[in-house]
Amino acid sequence: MKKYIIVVAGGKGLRMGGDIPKQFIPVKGKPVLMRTLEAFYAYDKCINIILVLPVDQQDYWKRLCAEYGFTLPHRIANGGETRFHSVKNGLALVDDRNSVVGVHDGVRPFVSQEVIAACYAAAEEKQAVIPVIDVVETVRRIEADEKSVTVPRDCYKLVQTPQVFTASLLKQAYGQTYTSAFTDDASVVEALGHPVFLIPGNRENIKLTTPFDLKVAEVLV
Ligand SMILES: Nc1ccn([C@@H]2O[C@H](COP(=O)(O)OP(=O)(O)OP(=O)(O)O)[C@@H](O)[C@H]2O)c(=O)n1
Ligand SMILES: C[C@](O)(CO)[C@H](O)COP(=O)(O)O
Repeated sequence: MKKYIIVVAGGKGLRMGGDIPKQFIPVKGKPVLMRTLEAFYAYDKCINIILVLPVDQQDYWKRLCAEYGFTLPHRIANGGETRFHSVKNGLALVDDRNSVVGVHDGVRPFVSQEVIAACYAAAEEKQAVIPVIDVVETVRRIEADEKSVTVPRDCYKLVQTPQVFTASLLKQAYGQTYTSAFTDDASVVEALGHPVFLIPGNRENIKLTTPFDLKVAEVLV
């Protein structure tokens, strides 16, 4: 089976703020996005890497690659209005015949080799696979009138990427009309009525979302 990974880095990074888009920020001297692409290349040197970037950041990325001597093969697609639209643009470069395709946040550089391998292996049988981790704190639901209530944490999981699917299924799912409930790829596939299979993720696989996460990143490298 042919393997693809769509690495989405088409967002605005509003919660991170700062002058440099978060995917280009160096962590221990190397831009986040290069670390992320390297993780997938280390898993499989034949994987087809599709990087989704805003149009106005693509020249900057190419200059950065030259500066760092970064030569991992990849194709570039244009970022979209939302993550959904960015993934859809990346999917346009995927040949869905006998293929599996993963979607991974460009700002999750610490995904483990074991998790990548497990997601791709399971996708061939299950068709739709996502990594999740346990909730390690008590969870409360906010209710009306300033009330709140503890809920059973075992009923919840935190969702990571890569989310891996047979390419034909993911393309069919992304043919649907966008709704704001589509916060990840699993939610898009489930809207077709297709079940999603959960496997254990790795706790280091954080999404670099706020400046605090960058501090954590520096110790995770
Ligand atoms: N239009 C968008 C929005 C998000 N993403 C990507 O989806 C991933 C997860 O999104 P998030 O961390 O929420 O990134 P942003 O949307 O950029 O962050 P924010 O909501 O703080 O602006 C990121 O790698 C981001 O670049 C994307 O490719 N295209
Ligand atoms: C796809 C995702 O990483 C799963 O946890 C996450 O939903 C993306 O972040 P956002 O804040 O929903 O854009």
